[in-house]
Amino acid sequence: RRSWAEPYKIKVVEPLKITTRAEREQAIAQAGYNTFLLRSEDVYIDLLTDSGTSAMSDYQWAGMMLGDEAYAGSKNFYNLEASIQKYYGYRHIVPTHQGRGAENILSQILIKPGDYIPGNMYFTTTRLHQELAGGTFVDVIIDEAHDAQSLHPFKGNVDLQKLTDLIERVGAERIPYISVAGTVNMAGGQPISMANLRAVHQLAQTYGIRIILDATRAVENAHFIQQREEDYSSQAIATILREFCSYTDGCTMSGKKDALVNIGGWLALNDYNLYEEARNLIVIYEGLHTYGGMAGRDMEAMARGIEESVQDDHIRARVGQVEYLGQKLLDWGIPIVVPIGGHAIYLDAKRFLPQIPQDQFPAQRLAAELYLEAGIRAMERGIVSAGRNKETGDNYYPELELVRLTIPRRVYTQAHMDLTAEAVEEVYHNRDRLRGLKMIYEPKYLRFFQARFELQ
Ligand SMILES: CC1=C(O)/C(=C\N=C(/Cc2ccc(O)c(F)c2)C(=O)O)C(COP(=O)(O)O)=CN1
Repeated sequence: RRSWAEPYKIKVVEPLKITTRAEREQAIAQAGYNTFLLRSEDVYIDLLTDSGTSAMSDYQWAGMMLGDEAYAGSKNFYNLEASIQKYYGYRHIVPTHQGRGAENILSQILIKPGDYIPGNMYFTTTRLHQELAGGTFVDVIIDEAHDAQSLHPFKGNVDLQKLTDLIERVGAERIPYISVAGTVNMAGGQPISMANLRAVHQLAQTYGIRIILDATRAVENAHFIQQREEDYSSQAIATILREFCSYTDGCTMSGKKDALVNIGGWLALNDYNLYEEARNLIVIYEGLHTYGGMAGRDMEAMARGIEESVQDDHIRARVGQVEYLGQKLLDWGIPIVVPIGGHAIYLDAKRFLPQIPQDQFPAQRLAAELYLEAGIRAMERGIVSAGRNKETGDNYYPELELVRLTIPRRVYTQAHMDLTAEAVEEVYHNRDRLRGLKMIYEPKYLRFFQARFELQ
């Protein structure tokens, strides 16, 4: 059996600095044990996020030189609009600077105070924009998604009974849309199956309720449908993506992930009247409706990034690299979320550090330790990220207490993955001596971005 290698070669590199343990101890202390507050120059392998950190191709960089920086009617906008219509299938496109721009506009035009928004597990910024518009997010994901060790192949699936119960309880008129993510970030980059999304679509149609997709990693989701749903094993990724989106009425999109750009996003809507409302809010929050907070060059890079993202060999290499790292850790008995997700490996901090109670932030501590060990930056995805109940002010205590090792697209080599696995194994070998943290500064919103901690 012949080995398999990346479908690209490297033309430009950015030299990395190797730090000493002493330098890292000072850096993490100054960062309040929060990896978001580290300086990039003090990080060796940056696995904080795949958002905006992927490498662009020569085709995309060439597109940067074709930026039409006209204030209105930029040529690049029409190229971007055509690319989204072709590959995602939606009719009307509103450009935004990134995903949160789309979430802000969507929430304002669709949500009224007292509404309920059912979704397959929360996402931090998505839920906050729903709450700021007066809505309440209700988790309707299948139970298996909250179990790090469940091998369910589509943990992103919606539990149709939970969804029906909510609709019957509050009434369809209090549900402005069903918020479906594919893949599900907080569950471990887990996909929703085509069969389940089709069933959600049928259920929603009987009640006349819209579905809005979070399409941020929908190409990765299409890869899992191709690999795990037998009806799709011989279909191209681009074909699967089009069908997937066809079951929804619109989408929010962070182009900083699948679409291979450093900045960019959009809100897509099939309903013209909703599009008109969204287009009117863009001129308040994002700029004009033909640039949405992006330069012309950014829109061109994203139009070309979309085209590249749906190529079968690209997405197979991308997810293949994540699987390579995850399988190494599984072989060494390191507790991670299974099945291995599309964009990251999620360390199970509950099983990794059982001696640290959840309210002493085990995942936060583990992310800091991995940085101390090898200059590798990961992200806390546990109780700190879960935040507080907006009614009671109490902390949420999520089942999943995770550290996310997020793999940027086309950036790191297999050697970086090998070194990362060895560093995780070293931390695991010495895990018993680790103790908890206490939070000494807590921001009001999305606290995990800027909170500060110190050792217990
Ligand atoms: C599925 C989804 C996302 O993954 C997402 C962003 N993701 C980030 C950045 C980030 C966001 C929120 C955090 O709690 C976080 F710690 C990191 C990430 O690393 O995963 C957005 C929002 O898109 P924007 O980032 O373009 O505005 C919408 N939907």
